[in-house]
Amino acid sequence: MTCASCAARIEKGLSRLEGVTSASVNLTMETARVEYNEAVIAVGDVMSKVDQLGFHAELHKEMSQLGDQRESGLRKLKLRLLVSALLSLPLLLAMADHFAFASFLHIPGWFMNPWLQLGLATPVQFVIGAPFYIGAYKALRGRSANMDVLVAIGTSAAYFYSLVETLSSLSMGMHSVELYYETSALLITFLLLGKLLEALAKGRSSQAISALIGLAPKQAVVIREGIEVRLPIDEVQPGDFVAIKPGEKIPVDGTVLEGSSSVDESMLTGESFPVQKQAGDPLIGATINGNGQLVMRATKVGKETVLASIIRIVEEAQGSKAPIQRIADVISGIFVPIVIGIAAVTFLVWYFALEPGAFPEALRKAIAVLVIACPCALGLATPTSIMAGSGRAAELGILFKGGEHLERAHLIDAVLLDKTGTVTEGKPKLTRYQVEPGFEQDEVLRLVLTAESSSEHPLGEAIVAGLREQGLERAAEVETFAAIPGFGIEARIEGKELLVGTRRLLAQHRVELADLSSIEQLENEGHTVVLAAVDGVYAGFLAVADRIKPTSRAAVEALQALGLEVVLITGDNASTARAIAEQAGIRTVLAEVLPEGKAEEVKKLQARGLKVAMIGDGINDAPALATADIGMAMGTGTDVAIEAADITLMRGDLSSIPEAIALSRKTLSNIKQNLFWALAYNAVGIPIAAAGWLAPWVAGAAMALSSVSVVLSALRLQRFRK
Ligand SMILES: Nc1ncnc2c1ncn2[C@@H]1O[C@H](COP(=O)(O)OP(=O)(O)OP(=O)(O)O)[C@@H](O)[C@H]1O
Ligand SMILES: [Cu+]
Ligand SMILES: [Mg+2]
Repeated sequence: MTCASCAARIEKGLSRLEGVTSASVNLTMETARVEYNEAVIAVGDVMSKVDQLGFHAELHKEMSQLGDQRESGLRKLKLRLLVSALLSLPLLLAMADHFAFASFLHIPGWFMNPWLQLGLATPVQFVIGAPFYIGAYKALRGRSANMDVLVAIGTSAAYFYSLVETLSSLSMGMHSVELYYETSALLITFLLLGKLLEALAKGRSSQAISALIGLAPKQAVVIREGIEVRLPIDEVQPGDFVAIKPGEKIPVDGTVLEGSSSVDESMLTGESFPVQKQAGDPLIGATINGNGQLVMRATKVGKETVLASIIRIVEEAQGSKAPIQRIADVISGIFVPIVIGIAAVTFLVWYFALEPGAFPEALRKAIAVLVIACPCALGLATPTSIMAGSGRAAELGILFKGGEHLERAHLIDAVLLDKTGTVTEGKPKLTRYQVEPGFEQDEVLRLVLTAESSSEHPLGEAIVAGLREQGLERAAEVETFAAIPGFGIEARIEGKELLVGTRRLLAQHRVELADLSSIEQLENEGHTVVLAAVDGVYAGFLAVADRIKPTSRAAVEALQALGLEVVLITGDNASTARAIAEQAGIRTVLAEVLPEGKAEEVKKLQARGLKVAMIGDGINDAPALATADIGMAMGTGTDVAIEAADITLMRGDLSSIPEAIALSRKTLSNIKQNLFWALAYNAVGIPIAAAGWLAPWVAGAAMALSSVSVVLSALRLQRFRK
């Protein structure tokens, strides 16, 4: 593919196939993504459609193989450029001889020999330039026109005109003919130079993904029957015990069994401080062990690992389209025919009106128009920015699932933050408990411990862990158990009816509450207090507290400085929520929101005309994440949340949110600048060329430079700083 119009043509052709639901072609990555119904159409049919359109498709390979392919492509391109330049140089010198300022060059007369010039120009035109003809032929056969068509028409016109002149020199004598071989040869040389520079720059834009691929560990030391064996990474199975020496790369995902160490996870999460790990903590493959020795149990290997899924997400994001690209697609789709029209008019006006009869002069001006008008920079503007922007984001631990989200994130007006695990650490601890007089303390606590053992809620887990530390054991049998999302739990144990949860839960069961002052006091300090009732009588409370993440406050302030409304949303009670909000610097609080209510709150804000970002980590956040204009999940959160979100924050804290938004703003303005300059360049270039102020080869060089400058401008995004 050479231009955006090639990509558009393939896309159109594929999406018209029966059984294909969507097709999207990426010019920069040279990939297509097709969704189709296997019952109706096979991959083979999709690929042969591509061939039929005049291109060629292969099934997507690993990115590392694509790298090799790119390398050999570059080598061929360099060779073509070199040969083309060597053959064109004498033609350039011959042309220079026409100019007085170059008279010091003393060009020998035989340079002017038409037959020599023909011999130099012909291989450039038809061997080096063959791909332009092939591309043009395929485009025309597919009933469309692209950059190749423009180049083929322009260079052929100059070449064949000169050829006719050369033949006429047989009868008219050598020095009476005027030749323009250098026009086509130099043009082709400059186009190749542009292509080479563009390819080099494009290679740099995929740097982020190659870096990620390069992280993949190759070997692991697996403990089999007590002996350590070094195995290739593919042979590690989930459940294997793996030994990790100090300074080594952690081979796969897993959990620490023995030992403790600090682990550098910066390559995946963007978090620069090493993370302390001990028994029970998760380890991510491809991160680097610090000074300690660790033994881990492998849980995920191969394509299941965090690294593999990051690579997949980044690849998809880089290959996906941003909605703004539609502008470029539409424009470049109609550009080529219009340009041919303008070139024809230029020729006619010069030939018949301005300089009647001066055929070669009119021809040159028309060729310059054809070349300068080529919309190739326009087609490159969006995809290269998206690639550079999402690649840079990945390095910062921000995974955008698609170019669309990268474009849209800057529109956000309001940010809804889930409390537990998002603003707070998500590691609640039991801080206090109190059992009413008249109840046997250990008896009540034992019942609570027993009931909460069946709960998966982090509060339940915190209560269980806290009470175990007090030396309590669970009772034998749980007769019935029910979790009531957003309220608490209900259980029958040893014939006793037990309720643990919010005030609302107890109120629903008409439990009368005693003095609440100490509870309110704790809530105002940010503790979550759950109440317990035994057989319908209030029996006491347990308080649990979770610290806010050290980075939360600064991140909230950064968001507010960006002009965003920050809202805390939680199922917890209002006093606790307000206390946490205050610690984090959040002014608006939505508390006691039932799990299914979070998505409702998102909709309410949207109804006010706000673009809402939801940030969460839990399963119960998933509907809200999906409803929000942008959903962001903590990389440390549940898979369900990550699945539902548009952006994953690998670092697991809020500081990535302002970065994501800032990066989105930067990327979008980068795209707009690129589109503007690409269009401005054509808009300015066409009249200059039509006026006859541009030699065709200068137009070619200018066009090549415009593509290169667009790519280089997109690469600026790689230097985005936090
Ligand atoms: N297993 C449980 N044991 C005791 N209380 C519970 C339990 N599950 C829920 N609750 C009560 O219900 C309330 C709401 O729970 P929910 O899961 O909706 O929100 P949350 O986890 O407190 O906060 P967030 O929405 O920020 O995650 C809790 O604050 C707690 O009082
Ligand atoms: Cu072009
Ligand atoms: Mg929760």
